[in-house]
Amino acid sequence: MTAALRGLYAITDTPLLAGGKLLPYAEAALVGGARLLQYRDKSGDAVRRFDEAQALAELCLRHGATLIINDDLELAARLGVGLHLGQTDGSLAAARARLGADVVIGGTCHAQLELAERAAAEGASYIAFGRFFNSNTKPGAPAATVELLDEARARFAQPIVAIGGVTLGTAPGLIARGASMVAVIHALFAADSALEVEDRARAFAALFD
Ligand SMILES: Cc1ncc(COP(=O)(O)OP(=O)(O)O)c(N)n1
Ligand SMILES: Cc1nc(C(=O)O)sc1CCOP(=O)(O)O
Ligand SMILES: [Mg+2]
Repeated sequence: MTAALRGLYAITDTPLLAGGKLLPYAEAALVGGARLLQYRDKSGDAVRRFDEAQALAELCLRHGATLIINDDLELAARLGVGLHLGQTDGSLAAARARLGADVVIGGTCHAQLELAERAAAEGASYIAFGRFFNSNTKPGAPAATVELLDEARARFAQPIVAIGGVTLGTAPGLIARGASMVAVIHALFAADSALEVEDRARAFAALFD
């Protein structure tokens, strides 16, 4: 079944979710209504990465959501799940050839429509633009303006992901301008409890009703 690419896109962050929070907080985001969950881990610990990604895949299956692996085609291929690639993370076309037609593959396009043209031509399932606001997680990411979304929506059939400093306050403006998904780390997962994550996820998800 093709995944519905609309709604809250939760992205994990290993330092933020250290100390045993990864699985309970990820599950809370799914219970709250996240449709996509990205495993974003910048460590080189292959064993831990496999174990964590496998556990997240089981959670996503249980909650009817789609798991996306950041950066790592081999791990996505081993688990048979989705993949997100940035501009220096390898070829989207090669990933599509390896993972097959039905797997969700996303590409970072920063604030450049030309990058989105290429991502779409290479078979991206969604195109991601950002960062739209100040980001706690990635303050140095290239900046994008919300006006970009108007043009992107007019030009591309692919669902648009908006990322970077997305909060419950900033998300409505992005959705109104055509973002099909909002990708969120800090405003979702920098929370004192799993229950708080669930409440926040529910509030983000309700923005798409
Ligand atoms: C949905 C989504 N959009 C953009 C990114 C950023 O990818 P990238 O530019 O490769 O940066 P890292 O996340 O790898 O640091 C993303 N991960 N997800
Ligand atoms: C991983 C990432 N990529 C970005 C981009 O602009 O491509 S911004 C970003 C961080 C998103 O985290 P937060 O919701 O905490 O700002
Ligand atoms: Mg990357």
